[in-house]
Amino acid sequence: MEQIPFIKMHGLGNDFVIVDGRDSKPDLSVAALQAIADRHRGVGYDQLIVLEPTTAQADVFMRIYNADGSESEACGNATRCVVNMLMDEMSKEAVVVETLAGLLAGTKDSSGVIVVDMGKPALDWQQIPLSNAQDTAHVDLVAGPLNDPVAVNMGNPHAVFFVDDAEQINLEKWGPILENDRIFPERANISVASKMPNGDFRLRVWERGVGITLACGSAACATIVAANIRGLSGPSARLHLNGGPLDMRIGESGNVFMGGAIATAFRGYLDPTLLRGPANG
Ligand SMILES: N[C@@H](CCC[C@H](N)C(=O)O)C(=O)O
Repeated sequence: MEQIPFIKMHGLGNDFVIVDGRDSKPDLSVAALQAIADRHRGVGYDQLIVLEPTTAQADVFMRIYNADGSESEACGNATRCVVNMLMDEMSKEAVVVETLAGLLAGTKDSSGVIVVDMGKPALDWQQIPLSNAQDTAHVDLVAGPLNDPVAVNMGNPHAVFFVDDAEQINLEKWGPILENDRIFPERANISVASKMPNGDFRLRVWERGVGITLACGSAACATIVAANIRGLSGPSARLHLNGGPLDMRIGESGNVFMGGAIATAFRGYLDPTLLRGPANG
């Protein structure tokens, strides 16, 4: 059976199994994706990334799968990991990654931090998408202590709830309910954010197709956009996720830039038995 090499990377603990499919695309069923995602019987990941050839003005196409086997259009932290990987591999100072959400450019700033341009947010209700016409700056949605979110599409759908204290929200309970609310026909990533006394934000995220993660880059992008819309922040802020800080900036063009730590954890081969799907017992 085929041996598929992978590299395990993470951005602030938001972790990725990255498979290089540029020469030969691996055939990964939903069952295989779920088996590899299993943190006890598989490798464990928030997203599995397949690098594929690109036909656009880019260096690579990045396909993104969530731990439940669903496909996503965008992943900010994985983009930073892939940018770093390809900058080393191609000896380039900047890399363009094509995703279902479009072309994303990344580079290293003067202090060595990988920064990616995550593009412009989409804010029309059809673009989120929502199931009916709504003001996306104040979505008519309530679940327990959470209400009145801002909906933002950063290539993928997000709802950001501003609360007094994000630590106090039972995200394990409300995250899956909101992710699957009928107002989100494609489900949504759910964030709770609170402004800190120094102007930074605390951000906790329930990721669509995954659950609570240590960090979510596109949610951080959605949050700076949402905070700016609500007048809670200027165009820049530091967001503190479970796994650490992300520095966010909305540029003059309206594009959202994100910088923060990434790391390579280990390399290995996918056990061929995982490719058959979840084991019994
Ligand atoms: N971890 C990611 C987001 C991954 C995709 C998300 N779960 C979705 O389904 O849209 C990030 O860093 O942006």
